[in-house]
Amino acid sequence: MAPIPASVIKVGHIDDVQELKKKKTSQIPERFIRDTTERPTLDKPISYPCNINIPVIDFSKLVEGNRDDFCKEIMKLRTCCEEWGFFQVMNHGIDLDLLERIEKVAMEFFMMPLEEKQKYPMIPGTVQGYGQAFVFSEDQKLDWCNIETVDIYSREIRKLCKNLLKYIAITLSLNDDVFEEMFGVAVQAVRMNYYPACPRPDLVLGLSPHSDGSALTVLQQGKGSSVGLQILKDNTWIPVQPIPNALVVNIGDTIEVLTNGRYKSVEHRAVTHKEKDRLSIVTFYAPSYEIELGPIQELVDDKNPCKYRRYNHGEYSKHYVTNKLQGKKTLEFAKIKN
Ligand SMILES: O=C(O)CCC(=O)C(=O)O
Ligand SMILES: [Fe+2]
Repeated sequence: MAPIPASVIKVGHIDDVQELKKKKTSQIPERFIRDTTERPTLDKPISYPCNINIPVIDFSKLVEGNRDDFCKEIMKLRTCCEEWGFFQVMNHGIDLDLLERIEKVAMEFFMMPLEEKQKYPMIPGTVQGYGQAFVFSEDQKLDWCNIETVDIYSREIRKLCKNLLKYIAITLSLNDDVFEEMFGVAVQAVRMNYYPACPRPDLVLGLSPHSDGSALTVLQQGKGSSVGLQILKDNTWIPVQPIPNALVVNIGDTIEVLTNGRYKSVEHRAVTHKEKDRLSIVTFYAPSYEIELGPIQELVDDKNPCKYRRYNHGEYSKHYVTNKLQGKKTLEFAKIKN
C-alpha cells in the first residue's frame, strides 16, 4: 500500500517504552497518560460475572469430526461469530513448536539494543517496521507498546484463516468457497506487539481500543505473558484468559461489511501490567487490495437492508492505517448513513 507522505505528519517526540522501562522510573511521560475517561479501571472489580470467558472452538471437530461433532461445532462457531466476534481455537493443527519458535524470534528482536531495532523504522502511513503505528499528531496519546512486522510464520496461519472462512461461510448457509473466491490473493500481515511492564498500568493503555480492519485476525498470546487483551462486550471490558496452545481469532471490519452486519467486528484493547511484560503475535488476513467489497447479496433483504456501501478494499486499508485507533470509528467509512 502506498504510504502517505511523511511530510504532512508531525508526530512529535516519541519515547521508546522499553527504554523508559530500563530507566526504572515510576514517572510516566505525559504523552502516555490517558484522559481519565480512557484509563483502564484495573482495580475496580469487573461488573461482568468473573467466570465469563470467550468461547472455544475445537478446530479438529470441524476438520475431522464425525457428522454430529461437525454440526455441533458449526453451530457453536455461528454463535461465536454472532454474539462474540471473538473466540479461541484449540487443536488448530499448527505445529506447537512453530508457535514457540515465533515467540522466541519476536522476543529476540525486542530484546535487541534500541539502535539495532531502529534500523527497521516504521514507514509513516503503514503499520510495518519498528515503532508506534497509528500516531498522526503531536498531541495524540501514545500506546505503551512497540510494534514490528515480519514475514515469517504466515503460511500456517494463512491455511488456518482460509479454513476458518470456509466454515464461517457454512455458518451463513453460503457456498463454502465464497470468501476465497472473492478475496483474490489474500493480503496478510504479521505484527508483533511487546508491552513492557509499566509502573502505572492504571494511567496508560498498551493498545488503544479499536476493531481490526482485516477479515479475520489470529492472535497468539505469549507464554507467561500478562493477561492484557480485553474485548468490549455489553459495554464491559472482558479479559481474554490465555488457554495454552490455543489461538485467539476475531472478526474484522471486512467480515462485518460482507455479512451486512450480521457478524460484527468487536472493539478490543490491550492493558499493561505492573510487573509482567506481554507479547502478542497478531496476523491480519484480508482480501487483496484491488478487490471491490460490499455486503453479500444473499445477506441483504427487506428485513436486513443494505447497511454498507461498496468500496475498494485497498482504499479502506489506507483509510484504516492513516487514522488513529478509535474504537470502531474507521468503519464509518463504509456505513450507509440514513
Ligand atoms: O496485544 C493484543 O492482545 C492486542 C493486539 C491487537 O489487537 C492488534 O494488534 O490489533
Ligand atoms: Fe486488534
